[in-house]
Amino acid sequence: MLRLVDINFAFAKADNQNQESSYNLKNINLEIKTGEIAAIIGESGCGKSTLLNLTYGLLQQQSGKVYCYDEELLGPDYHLVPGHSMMKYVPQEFDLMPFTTVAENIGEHLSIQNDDRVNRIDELLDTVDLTSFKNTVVKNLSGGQKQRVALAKALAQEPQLLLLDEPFSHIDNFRKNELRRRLFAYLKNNRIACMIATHDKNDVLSFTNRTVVMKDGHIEIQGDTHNIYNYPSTFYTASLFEEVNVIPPGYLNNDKELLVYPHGIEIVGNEGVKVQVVQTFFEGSTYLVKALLKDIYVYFYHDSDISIDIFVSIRIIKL
Ligand SMILES: Nc1ncnc2c1ncn2[C@@H]1O[C@H](COP(=O)(O)OP(=O)(O)OP(=O)(O)O)[C@@H](O)[C@H]1O
Repeated sequence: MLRLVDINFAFAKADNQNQESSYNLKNINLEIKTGEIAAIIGESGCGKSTLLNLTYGLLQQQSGKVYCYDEELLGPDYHLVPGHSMMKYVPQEFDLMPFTTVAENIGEHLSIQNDDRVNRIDELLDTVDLTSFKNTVVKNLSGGQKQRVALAKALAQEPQLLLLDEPFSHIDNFRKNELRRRLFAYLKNNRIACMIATHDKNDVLSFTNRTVVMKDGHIEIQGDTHNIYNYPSTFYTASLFEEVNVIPPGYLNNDKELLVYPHGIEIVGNEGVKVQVVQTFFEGSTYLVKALLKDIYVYFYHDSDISIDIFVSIRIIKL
């Protein structure tokens, strides 16, 4: 439904700077299919928000085109009011009416003739788990609650594509898991496509079909989320998901350099390679163990604590 073709974009620079070498978005080619949920991931400052802003029509690219169902979407240079009606955007700084209630904010764009107006507001309140705050004035809500109102308000406008920038950043872990299950189920049931910029690997792994990895303004790699996670092509990509070990050839009976997540290494009997435990970190259901392997540190999980300085044998079970 959405295609970005050969997009280059730079924020305005001083005249003596070479615009091309300092593009904030470089040669972006991206396609989102109807109902597809795509994660945009990458280190801070790599261009995720810029990409969402440009897609929504808030920034004008220097070259390249944006299409929605083969219709070219012209940028803000061509529109008095920026933005495109088929998309809704929930940016990091969300925009609400502070002196009206949660229900009024959500209902702002619903048609007055709509007989289902009340039911629709109730459904959206339930999706973002704010039913009990229906009549609360928005200025009296916490940051996380405001973020949920902003999500419901965007959904109320029935977009075909939802753009989300760190949508759960203000929401506590307790609420986050249930909220994202409800939100992504709502998007799936209503065939709403979504581009979500996030730093949270759980958003990416549990809910997206497609992952776009950005680095320094360009797309480093994109594809099926499971493939990107299971077979990361670079250290950079792997490290966006979790701690990653770079194992040089020969260190763990491997013939070439390998990228291995901590859960890809296990403690075995004497047939493994000996390492010395340096530190352990309690992570709830497991311990993350840091150990010295020759001249490098390796990280792996173990289900119980291990004393410092002890030698254990490890092997790679999974990349
Ligand atoms: N209005 C602006 N004017 C000039 N440069 C900007 C502007 N907004 C962002 N930038 C620069 O563009 C680059 C990309 O910023 P962007 O906000 O898109 O990164 P991001 O990947 O979303 O980061 P984060 O994960 O920290 O939110 C950064 O180098 C940033 O400093």
